[in-house]
Amino acid sequence: MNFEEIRTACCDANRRLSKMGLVDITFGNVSIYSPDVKVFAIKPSGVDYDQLTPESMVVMNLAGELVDGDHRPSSDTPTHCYLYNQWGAQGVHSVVHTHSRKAVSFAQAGMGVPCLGTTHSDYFNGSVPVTRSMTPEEVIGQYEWETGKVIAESFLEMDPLEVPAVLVRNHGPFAWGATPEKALETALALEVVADMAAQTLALNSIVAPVPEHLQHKHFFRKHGSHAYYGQK
Ligand SMILES: O=C(CO)[C@@H](O)[C@H](O)COP(=O)(O)O
Repeated sequence: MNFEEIRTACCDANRRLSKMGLVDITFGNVSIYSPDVKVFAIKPSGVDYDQLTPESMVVMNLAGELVDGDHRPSSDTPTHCYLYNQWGAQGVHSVVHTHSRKAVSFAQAGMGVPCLGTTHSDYFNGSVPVTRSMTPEEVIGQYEWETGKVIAESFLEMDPLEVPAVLVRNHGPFAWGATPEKALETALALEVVADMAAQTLALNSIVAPVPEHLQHKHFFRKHGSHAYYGQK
């Protein structure tokens, strides 16, 4: 994608994010990475969704430097940048960050979202993890860059293509995918299954997670082994 195409797609995705009911005020941002030119476009910081235009999107490189744009990039830009450096070559070409309320509630409670049913395993091959707490040095330092680091740490033993989302403790969810459409759908699915999990646990606080074999079978029946990122 050239700059105009990636800006237009990024503007459309951020507008869709708002229409999906996943954001309040400007608490959310979508970015799109173009591996052929190794840049990503991201929402400008603090700009209302209905004010967004393709020209207002900000284009950055993988070093986190401004390539093109007149606005200040989202404050979460270093986190998106870190994830593209880590997983861009694996097919993660769009990242969505929100403060969607049920997912944030789990992040604030220091809990991952457990897999309690097949709606969850349709999107996530296992529970959605919550990151560790960040140290004072990490928070005071390059907080958003360090946020990317703690996210990546949560996936050292787990395939980010099979669980395409995370809860940053005390902050909120990040979701990702091969396309902005997939990343947006996953961000919505996370909020839905977080809501279901919260209500399930309120009904039965000792409910057991879905048996591993059923969970994996259900995920791969729907997605196959990483076909997920190639499918429309
Ligand atoms: O959590 C935060 C700020 O604490 C961010 O996620 C904001 O909610 C979105 O910031 P911008 O994208 O408007 O810079």
